[in-house]
This record gives sequence, structure tokens and C-alpha cells, in this order.
Amino acid sequence: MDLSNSSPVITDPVAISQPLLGGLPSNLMQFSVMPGGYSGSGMNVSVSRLKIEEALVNGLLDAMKSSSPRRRLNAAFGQDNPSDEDPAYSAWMAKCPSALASFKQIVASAQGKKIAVFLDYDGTLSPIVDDPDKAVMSPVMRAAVRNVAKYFPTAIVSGRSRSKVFEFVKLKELYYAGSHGMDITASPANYEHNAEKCKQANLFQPAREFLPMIDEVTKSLLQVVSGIEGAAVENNKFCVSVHYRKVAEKDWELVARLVNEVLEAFPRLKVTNGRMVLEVRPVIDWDKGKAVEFLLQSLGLNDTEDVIPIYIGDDRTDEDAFKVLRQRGCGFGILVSQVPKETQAFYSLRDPSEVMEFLNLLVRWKKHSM
Ligand SMILES: O=P(O)(O)OC[C@H]1O[C@H](O[C@H]2O[C@H](CO)[C@@H](O)[C@H](O)[C@H]2O)[C@H](O)[C@@H](O)[C@@H]1O
Repeated sequence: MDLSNSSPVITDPVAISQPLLGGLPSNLMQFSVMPGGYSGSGMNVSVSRLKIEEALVNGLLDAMKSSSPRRRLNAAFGQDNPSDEDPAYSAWMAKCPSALASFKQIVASAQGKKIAVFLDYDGTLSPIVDDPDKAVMSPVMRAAVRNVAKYFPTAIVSGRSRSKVFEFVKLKELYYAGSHGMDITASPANYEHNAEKCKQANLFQPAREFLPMIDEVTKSLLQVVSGIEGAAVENNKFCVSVHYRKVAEKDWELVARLVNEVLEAFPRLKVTNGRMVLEVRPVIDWDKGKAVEFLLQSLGLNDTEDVIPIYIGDDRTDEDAFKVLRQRGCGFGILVSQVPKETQAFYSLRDPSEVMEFLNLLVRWKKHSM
């Protein structure tokens, strides 16, 4: 199946100049997203719309409230800074131990194998801040990621658009999967800046046909939330974020209702809730987990006996990747969180500074074991 012809509309100049894996190699055929990936029949569409609406009306606001960090902390501990002495926290740490404390165990299982590193961006490599445009990465974190990429194939897997996350990370030696994995370069980003190597850039965009729809829904969302103080809309190319971090809690219901109303006109889009953000995206069978599988396969790292993928992320969307690693029975998910959470990850780190410490340890270990 040649995916380069699967999209009737190409509005993106990058996509035009870089064929969509111009005829997928046979080892990547399994990754084509069939049109049936979303509900195509009228009946299915209306049934799933009803379900989505019901879930949105009944659950969206609850989900928004429960994603408030202060509420979660208070619900878990009644205080803002949980310590190891807190029984609830230490019970969770027993299930999902610190990747720093368990470092020896982690590298022991990687002995003689290749490690591949997958990193989420917001909340993992940069601390969560109020203004999404200011979520910059510190120079020390950039140095840590650069060093990791010297020794291990390293990819960023983010909900942001690929170009936006590249603007923040600025490292050409990495692989990037933007828009929750719906926009992947299976070659280091520096290939894209080299005309000769452009064709090898292996751009994979399973939701490319949704581009015009995403632009349209972005306009509608911008329009409806423009009157709500603090609300912001971010076009992430194959998905859109509606931020409510700076919206007064009394207006959250209005945000949920307006987003829900807009989506009624877009049955092929769905909404999920992230960290104080509603994420609107295509209803296709593709997520960060599929992106990780795709990258492992296309980089020749698919041998579960020989390769240990490590995925570090803080968000609900990262759970899809943790789950994939668990199901493959090789590699580790590491959840970045200060509070107990249901997770498919094996280990945890408290915040981006611990992520940096872990990355530095990995490099030091590799240097000494060479
Ligand atoms: O997969 P990620 O890289 O974690 O992207 C998920 C969302 O991250 C960004 O929003 C989050 O970080 C912002 C900056 O710290 C914060 O203001 C916001 O409240 C968080 O939800 C990004 O702006 C979103 O578009 C991504 O969907």
C-alpha cells in the first residue's frame, strides 16, 4: 500500500516535499492506518458521537477538575509536597519505584543490549508552566538529551506539533514524533535540513487527510473560546489543544460545553483531557504507543531480545506507550509524577530535574561500560 497517495488533500508544503514514506518498506506495512480506523458508517458515527457527547457532558468537567494538580495532591495527601514517609506515597513507590533508586536494576537488564530512549516533552523535559509558548527547555537539560543521543537512538514523542517541539528542543540528531505520534520523522531531524537527504527523511503522517479539518476546527474553537478569559487554543498540526490552565474554575464548564458543541459538527474528531488541556484529535487508531512501535521497527530496533526501549513521560497520552512496552515484555515505561497515579509504567521520577539526573546516569553508565 503506497500511503503517499492515500491522502486526497495535501496542504502542507513539508509533506509535499517529503513523500510520506513514498511506498512503505515491507517491514512498516503493518503501520498503514486503514480508512476503517475511524467509524465510517453513518450509524457508527452517530452511535459514537452519542457516546462521546454523553461522556463529554457527564465526564469532561469531572476530568478537567480531577486534572487540577492541587486537587490531586490534596486528594492524595492533604498537602502539597508528598514525602516518602507518607503512607499513600510510599505504597505507590513500592508499586512504581524511583528509576533513580532502581538504576542498577534497570541497567543490569540492559547489559549487552541496545537501549533506545523515548522522551515526552512537556512536564518531562520542561517543567509545566502557565504559558505553553514559554515551556522552554533549560540548557542543562538540552545538554543531557544531546549526550544521551550520542550513545542511544533517542526520540521525542510529543503532543505538540513536530515543528514546535523541535523549536524548543533544537537538537537535530534526534528523531521526532509530534502531534501525539501522528507526525513522525524516522530519520534524525538534521536530514530534513539537507535537500539531498530529504527523501530519506521518512516522514510518516497517518492522519494527513485530517489537516484541513484540524484547521477548520481550530478556527471554530478560537472563535468560541475568545470570550473566555485565560482560554487559549494551540494548533498542533494534527490535533488541537484548548488550554484552560489560566481560566477561572467557574468557567471550566463553559469551556467544556463550547468544545463539545463545536465537536458536534466534527464527528471524525474526538476530545481527550490532558494536564489542564482538552485535546481534540482525529478518531484514528494511532497514538504514542503506535508511534513508538513504528519508530522501533523503522530504526531496526524491533528485536525484543536485543533492544531495551525506555520511555519517559508524564501525561495520560504516554500511558499508550507504557502499555506497548509492557505488552512487548521488554523495556520500561517511566512515569514522571509527584503523586500516585494508575499507570502502566514500571518506574517513576518526580519531576524534570530527576529526569535529567536519570539521563545523566545513563550516559555515565554507558561511558564506563564501553
Ligand atoms: O505530549 P506532551 O509533549 O506532554 O504535550 C502535551 C501538551 O503539552 C503542552 O501543554 C502542557 O504544557 C504546557 C506548558 O507547560 C501547560 O501550560 C499546559 O497546561 C499543559 O497541558 C502543550 O501546550 C499542549 O498542546 C500539548 O497537548
